[in-house]
Amino acid sequence: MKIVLVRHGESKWNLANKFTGWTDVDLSKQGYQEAKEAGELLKKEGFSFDLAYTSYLKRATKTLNIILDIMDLHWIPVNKSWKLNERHYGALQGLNKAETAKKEGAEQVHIWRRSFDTPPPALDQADQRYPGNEAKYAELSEKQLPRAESLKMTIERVMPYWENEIVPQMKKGKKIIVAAHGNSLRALVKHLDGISDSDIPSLNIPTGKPLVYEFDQAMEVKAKYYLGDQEEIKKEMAKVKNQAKK
Ligand SMILES: O=C(O)[C@@H](CO)OP(=O)(O)O
Repeated sequence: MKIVLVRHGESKWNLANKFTGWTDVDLSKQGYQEAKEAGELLKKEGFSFDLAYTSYLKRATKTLNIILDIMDLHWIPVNKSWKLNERHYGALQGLNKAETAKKEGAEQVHIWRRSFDTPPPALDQADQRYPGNEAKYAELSEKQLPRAESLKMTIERVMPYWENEIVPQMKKGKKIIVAAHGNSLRALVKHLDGISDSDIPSLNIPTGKPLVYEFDQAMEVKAKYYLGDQEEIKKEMAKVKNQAKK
Protein backbone atom coordinates (compact mmCIF):
# COMPACT_ATOMS: atom_id res chain seq x y z
CA MET A 1 0.00 0.00 0.00
CA LYS A 2 1.22 3.43 -0.97
CA ILE A 3 0.05 6.98 -0.30
CA VAL A 4 1.28 10.34 -1.58
CA LEU A 5 1.25 13.38 0.69
CA VAL A 6 1.91 16.82 -0.71
CA ARG A 7 2.09 20.20 0.94
CA HIS A 8 0.51 22.93 -1.22
CA GLY A 9 2.74 25.02 -3.48
CA GLU A 10 4.13 28.30 -2.16
CA SER A 11 1.29 30.63 -1.09
CA LYS A 12 1.19 34.43 -1.33
CA TRP A 13 1.73 34.59 2.43
CA ASN A 14 4.60 32.08 2.34
CA LEU A 15 6.15 34.52 -0.11
CA ALA A 16 5.38 37.52 2.12
CA ASN A 17 6.71 35.48 5.10
CA LYS A 18 3.46 35.85 7.08
CA PHE A 19 1.92 33.45 9.59
CA THR A 20 -1.02 32.00 7.68
CA GLY A 21 -2.90 29.24 9.51
CA TRP A 22 -6.57 29.25 8.51
CA THR A 23 -6.29 32.45 6.43
CA ASP A 24 -7.47 31.39 2.99
CA VAL A 25 -4.73 32.85 0.79
CA ASP A 26 -4.06 31.88 -2.80
CA LEU A 27 -0.97 30.28 -4.28
CA SER A 28 1.81 32.59 -5.48
CA LYS A 29 2.95 32.42 -9.10
CA GLN A 30 5.74 30.12 -7.97
CA GLY A 31 3.19 28.07 -6.00
CA TYR A 32 1.20 27.39 -9.19
CA GLN A 33 4.45 26.35 -10.86
CA GLU A 34 5.38 24.03 -7.95
CA ALA A 35 1.95 22.35 -8.14
CA LYS A 36 2.41 21.88 -11.89
CA GLU A 37 5.86 20.38 -11.38
CA ALA A 38 4.50 18.03 -8.68
CA GLY A 39 1.85 16.78 -11.13
CA GLU A 40 4.41 16.31 -13.89
CA LEU A 41 6.75 14.43 -11.57
CA LEU A 42 4.00 12.12 -10.31
CA LYS A 43 2.96 11.42 -13.91
CA LYS A 44 6.55 10.80 -15.01
CA GLU A 45 7.11 8.41 -12.08
CA GLY A 46 4.04 6.40 -13.10
CA PHE A 47 1.77 7.28 -10.17
CA SER A 48 -1.99 7.18 -10.47
CA PHE A 49 -4.77 7.84 -7.95
CA ASP A 50 -8.39 6.91 -7.50
CA LEU A 51 -9.20 8.99 -4.42
CA ALA A 52 -7.98 12.34 -3.08
CA TYR A 53 -8.20 14.23 0.20
CA THR A 54 -7.63 17.88 0.86
CA SER A 55 -8.50 20.71 3.25
CA TYR A 56 -10.99 23.58 2.96
CA LEU A 57 -8.19 26.03 2.10
CA LYS A 58 -7.65 27.06 -1.52
CA ARG A 59 -3.85 26.81 -1.51
CA ALA A 60 -4.27 23.04 -0.93
CA THR A 61 -7.39 22.47 -3.08
CA LYS A 62 -5.83 24.37 -6.00
CA THR A 63 -2.58 22.43 -5.68
CA LEU A 64 -4.58 19.21 -5.81
CA ASN A 65 -6.64 20.39 -8.81
CA ILE A 66 -3.51 21.32 -10.75
CA ILE A 67 -1.93 17.93 -10.01
CA LEU A 68 -5.11 16.07 -11.02
CA ASP A 69 -5.42 18.20 -14.15
CA ILE A 70 -1.90 17.35 -15.28
CA MET A 71 -2.44 13.66 -14.52
CA ASP A 72 -5.83 13.70 -16.33
CA LEU A 73 -7.50 12.54 -13.11
CA HIS A 74 -10.15 15.20 -12.66
CA TRP A 75 -12.77 12.45 -12.46
CA ILE A 76 -11.62 10.95 -9.16
CA PRO A 77 -13.59 11.66 -5.96
CA VAL A 78 -12.11 14.42 -3.78
CA ASN A 79 -12.94 14.52 -0.08
CA LYS A 80 -12.45 17.87 1.60
CA SER A 81 -12.26 18.35 5.34
CA TRP A 82 -11.42 21.18 7.70
CA LYS A 83 -9.61 18.50 9.72
CA LEU A 84 -6.79 18.63 7.16
CA ASN A 85 -6.55 22.44 7.41
CA GLU A 86 -3.31 24.11 8.45
CA ARG A 87 -2.75 24.49 12.18
CA HIS A 88 -4.65 27.57 13.35
CA TYR A 89 -2.06 30.26 14.07
CA GLY A 90 -4.29 32.32 16.38
CA ALA A 91 -3.47 35.99 16.81
CA LEU A 92 -0.22 35.56 14.86
CA GLN A 93 -2.13 35.12 11.58
CA GLY A 94 -1.16 37.95 9.24
CA LEU A 95 2.00 38.94 11.11
CA ASN A 96 5.40 38.79 9.44
CA LYS A 97 7.51 35.96 10.91
CA ALA A 98 10.85 37.79 10.91
CA GLU A 99 9.35 41.01 12.34
CA THR A 100 7.63 38.98 15.05
CA ALA A 101 10.98 37.33 15.89
CA LYS A 102 12.57 40.79 16.23
CA LYS A 103 9.77 41.95 18.49
CA GLU A 104 9.13 38.85 20.60
CA GLY A 105 12.52 37.12 20.31
CA ALA A 106 13.66 34.28 18.06
CA GLU A 107 13.28 31.71 20.82
CA GLN A 108 9.64 32.64 21.47
CA VAL A 109 8.82 32.51 17.77
CA HIS A 110 10.51 29.12 17.46
CA ILE A 111 8.35 27.86 20.35
CA TRP A 112 5.19 29.17 18.66
CA ARG A 113 6.20 27.73 15.29
CA ARG A 114 7.62 24.36 16.23
CA SER A 115 7.03 23.34 19.86
CA PHE A 116 4.82 20.31 20.38
CA ASP A 117 2.27 21.69 22.78
CA THR A 118 2.55 25.48 23.16
CA PRO A 119 -0.21 27.17 21.15
CA PRO A 120 0.34 30.67 19.73
CA PRO A 121 -1.61 33.55 21.38
CA ALA A 122 -5.33 32.89 20.91
CA LEU A 123 -7.70 34.96 18.80
CA ASP A 124 -10.46 36.79 20.57
CA GLN A 125 -13.89 35.48 19.59
CA ALA A 126 -14.81 39.04 18.56
CA ASP A 127 -11.81 39.16 16.18
CA GLN A 128 -12.85 39.25 12.53
CA ARG A 129 -10.32 36.43 11.88
CA TYR A 130 -12.30 34.07 14.17
CA PRO A 131 -13.26 31.07 11.97
CA GLY A 132 -16.81 31.10 13.36
CA ASN A 133 -17.35 34.12 11.08
CA GLU A 134 -16.82 32.05 7.95
CA ALA A 135 -19.50 30.10 6.06
CA LYS A 136 -17.08 27.27 5.38
CA TYR A 137 -16.91 26.43 9.09
CA ALA A 138 -20.66 26.61 9.79
CA GLU A 139 -20.70 22.83 10.48
CA LEU A 140 -18.25 23.18 13.40
CA SER A 141 -19.42 23.42 17.00
CA GLU A 142 -18.07 26.23 19.16
CA LYS A 143 -15.81 23.69 20.87
CA GLN A 144 -14.35 22.61 17.52
CA LEU A 145 -13.73 26.16 16.27
CA PRO A 146 -10.09 26.91 17.05
CA ARG A 147 -8.84 30.25 18.35
CA ALA A 148 -5.22 28.97 18.17
CA GLU A 149 -3.75 25.49 17.89
CA SER A 150 -0.53 23.83 19.02
CA LEU A 151 0.78 20.89 16.99
CA LYS A 152 -0.67 18.63 19.69
CA MET A 153 -4.13 20.12 19.15
CA THR A 154 -3.71 19.73 15.38
CA ILE A 155 -2.82 16.06 15.87
CA GLU A 156 -6.06 15.62 17.85
CA ARG A 157 -8.11 16.43 14.73
CA VAL A 158 -5.82 15.16 11.94
CA MET A 159 -5.18 11.69 13.36
CA PRO A 160 -8.82 10.58 13.86
CA TYR A 161 -9.46 11.71 10.27
CA TRP A 162 -6.47 9.66 9.09
CA GLU A 163 -7.50 6.55 11.07
CA ASN A 164 -11.24 6.68 10.37
CA GLU A 165 -11.41 8.08 6.83
CA ILE A 166 -8.13 7.59 4.99
CA VAL A 167 -6.67 4.32 6.35
CA PRO A 168 -9.88 2.26 5.69
CA GLN A 169 -9.82 3.43 2.05
CA MET A 170 -6.15 2.48 1.72
CA LYS A 171 -6.97 -0.95 3.11
CA LYS A 172 -9.66 -1.29 0.42
CA GLY A 173 -6.90 -0.84 -2.14
CA LYS A 174 -7.51 2.81 -3.06
CA LYS A 175 -4.58 4.73 -4.45
CA ILE A 176 -4.67 8.00 -2.53
CA ILE A 177 -3.17 11.48 -2.68
CA VAL A 178 -3.51 13.94 0.22
CA ALA A 179 -2.89 17.64 -0.46
CA ALA A 180 -2.57 19.50 2.82
CA HIS A 181 -0.38 21.88 4.82
CA GLY A 182 2.99 22.22 6.53
CA ASN A 183 1.71 21.56 10.03
CA SER A 184 -1.24 19.25 9.32
CA LEU A 185 1.29 17.07 7.46
CA ARG A 186 3.83 17.41 10.30
CA ALA A 187 1.10 15.99 12.56
CA LEU A 188 0.73 12.99 10.27
CA VAL A 189 4.45 12.47 9.62
CA LYS A 190 5.12 12.62 13.38
CA HIS A 191 2.80 9.65 13.79
CA LEU A 192 3.99 7.70 10.72
CA ASP A 193 7.70 8.14 11.51
CA GLY A 194 7.25 7.72 15.29
CA ILE A 195 8.93 11.07 15.99
CA SER A 196 9.04 12.00 19.69
CA ASP A 197 7.53 15.19 21.10
CA SER A 198 11.04 16.48 21.80
CA ASP A 199 12.35 15.76 18.27
CA ILE A 200 9.38 17.12 16.34
CA PRO A 201 10.57 20.80 16.30
CA SER A 202 13.25 19.90 13.73
CA LEU A 203 10.80 18.50 11.15
CA ASN A 204 10.07 20.87 8.24
CA ILE A 205 8.05 20.01 5.14
CA PRO A 206 8.79 21.77 1.83
CA THR A 207 6.06 23.15 -0.45
CA GLY A 208 4.93 21.18 -3.50
CA LYS A 209 7.18 18.12 -3.10
CA PRO A 210 5.37 14.75 -3.29
CA LEU A 211 6.17 12.58 -0.26
CA VAL A 212 5.53 8.86 -0.71
CA TYR A 213 4.85 6.37 2.09
CA GLU A 214 4.73 2.62 1.53
CA PHE A 215 3.04 0.33 4.10
CA ASP A 216 2.69 -3.38 4.71
CA GLN A 217 -0.71 -4.97 5.49
CA ALA A 218 -0.31 -4.14 9.20
CA MET A 219 0.11 -0.44 8.24
CA GLU A 220 3.77 -0.47 9.28
CA VAL A 221 5.81 2.03 7.26
CA LYS A 222 8.11 0.10 4.90
CA ALA A 223 9.57 3.04 2.96
CA LYS A 224 9.35 6.82 2.85
CA TYR A 225 10.79 9.13 0.22
CA TYR A 226 10.34 12.49 -1.46
CA LEU A 227 10.13 12.44 -5.24
CA GLY A 228 12.46 14.79 -7.08
CA ASP A 229 15.90 16.31 -6.65
CA GLN A 230 17.00 15.35 -3.12
CA GLU A 231 19.47 18.24 -2.75
CA GLU A 232 16.81 20.77 -3.71
CA ILE A 233 14.39 19.20 -1.21
CA LYS A 234 16.97 19.61 1.59
CA LYS A 235 17.43 23.26 0.61
CA GLU A 236 13.68 23.83 0.60
CA MET A 237 13.36 22.26 4.08
CA ALA A 238 16.09 24.57 5.40
CA LYS A 239 14.28 27.54 3.84
CA VAL A 240 11.10 26.68 5.77
CA LYS A 241 13.13 26.23 8.96
CA ASN A 242 14.81 29.63 8.61
CA GLN A 243 11.74 31.72 7.72
CA ALA A 244 11.79 33.66 10.99
CA LYS A 245 15.45 34.64 10.44
CA LYS A 246 14.98 36.59 7.20
O1 LIG B 1 2.15 30.17 8.45
C1 LIG B 1 1.73 29.00 8.48
O2 LIG B 1 0.54 28.70 8.57
C2 LIG B 1 2.75 27.85 8.48
C3 LIG B 1 2.87 27.24 7.12
O3 LIG B 1 3.12 28.16 6.11
O4 LIG B 1 3.98 28.38 8.86
P1 LIG B 1 5.10 27.71 9.76
O5 LIG B 1 5.99 26.92 8.83
O6 LIG B 1 5.81 28.90 10.35
O7 LIG B 1 4.46 26.86 10.81
